[in-house]
Amino acid sequence: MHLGRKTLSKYLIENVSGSKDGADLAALLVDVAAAVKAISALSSKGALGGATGSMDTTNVQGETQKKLDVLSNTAFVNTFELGGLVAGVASEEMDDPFPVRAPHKRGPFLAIFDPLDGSSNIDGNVSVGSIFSILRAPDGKEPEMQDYLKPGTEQVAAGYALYGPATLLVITVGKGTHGFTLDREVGNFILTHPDIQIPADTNEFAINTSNERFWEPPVIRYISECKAGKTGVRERDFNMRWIASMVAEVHRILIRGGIFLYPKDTKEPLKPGRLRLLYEANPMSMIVEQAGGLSSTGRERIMEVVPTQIHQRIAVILGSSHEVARVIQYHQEHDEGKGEPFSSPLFSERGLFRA
Ligand SMILES: O=P(O)(O)OC[C@H]1O[C@](O)(COP(=O)(O)O)[C@@H](O)[C@@H]1O
Ligand SMILES: [Mg+2]
Ligand SMILES: [Mg+2]
Repeated sequence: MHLGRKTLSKYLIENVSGSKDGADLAALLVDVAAAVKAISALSSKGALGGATGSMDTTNVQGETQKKLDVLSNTAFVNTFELGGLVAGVASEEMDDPFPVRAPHKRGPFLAIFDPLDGSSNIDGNVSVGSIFSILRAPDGKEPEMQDYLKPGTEQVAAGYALYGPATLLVITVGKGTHGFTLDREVGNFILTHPDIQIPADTNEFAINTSNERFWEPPVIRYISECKAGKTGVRERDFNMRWIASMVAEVHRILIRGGIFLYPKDTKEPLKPGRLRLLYEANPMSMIVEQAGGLSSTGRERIMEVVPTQIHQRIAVILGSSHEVARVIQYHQEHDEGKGEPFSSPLFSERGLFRA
């Protein structure tokens, strides 16, 4: 063990515990870390832990639940119930929020979380994560639905855990974004990535291009320009990544820059995007903005969107500020009828269907 390393607890004592409800918030983040350690231990055992594979159940969004989705959800709920620091919880894996009645008092916060993100990757032994958002609970009464439906600007803390080759916990309490690595033998989270800054420029984009035919013109324009590389208006080559675990995607962007897009599409017209506002988009937006990046739907800042439903979906474009700003500009130009007209290769001069 290296003495002098800054643990999560020390960081929280120095940076959180002095503010309003700060000691409670610090204790709650220690509870989050405890749940993360439990999920990390479980997921790292793989098939030996009996936690791989699917359940017979679906969640409220119609997705088949993985065993680890359910076990991770239980780890968070049990930890929050025992800790007594939250008055209620909401999760991707639970139809509705429910109040937490601690034995002695009602906690001052609400916790909203995606217990296991990227769970389609578990059986392939690819990185997965957990995402959490902390709001203030209403004073002196049991929380109601409207207490959870707050814009991201009201989050008092947010973060994610990444279960990769190493387990990391990345948090923000509104004072920058900081990353802690789990020292497995000792059981402590150690500050290894203080004050993360996302580079403003990048040559790397992340998007699921199998959805290309469902995208809006501004996104088609942006991605086609990236793909054109040196031969197009960008005059430089881009690289692409897609892990299908938002946590792993965002973490890579925090470390070396990049832009992540899960934009609005017409694949399922009733769903304005794939990702969920309250427990994926909002906490990741706070993390990214606190690290100097931008996070937008393309038309508005995600953290200013007022939620109407607990499992609401939203378009997400986040990461390196210059690239996100460019995509926002393309949306503006398109909406004002000024965008570059997109021409499909199928209909171009030498295309298959030339008029
Ligand atoms: O298969 P797709 O559409 O590329 O989906 C990938 C996206 O879905 C998600 O896995 C959704 O998360 P869950 O596993 O929590 O449902 C994101 O992490 C990721 O960005
Ligand atoms: Mg998710
Ligand atoms: Mg999930």
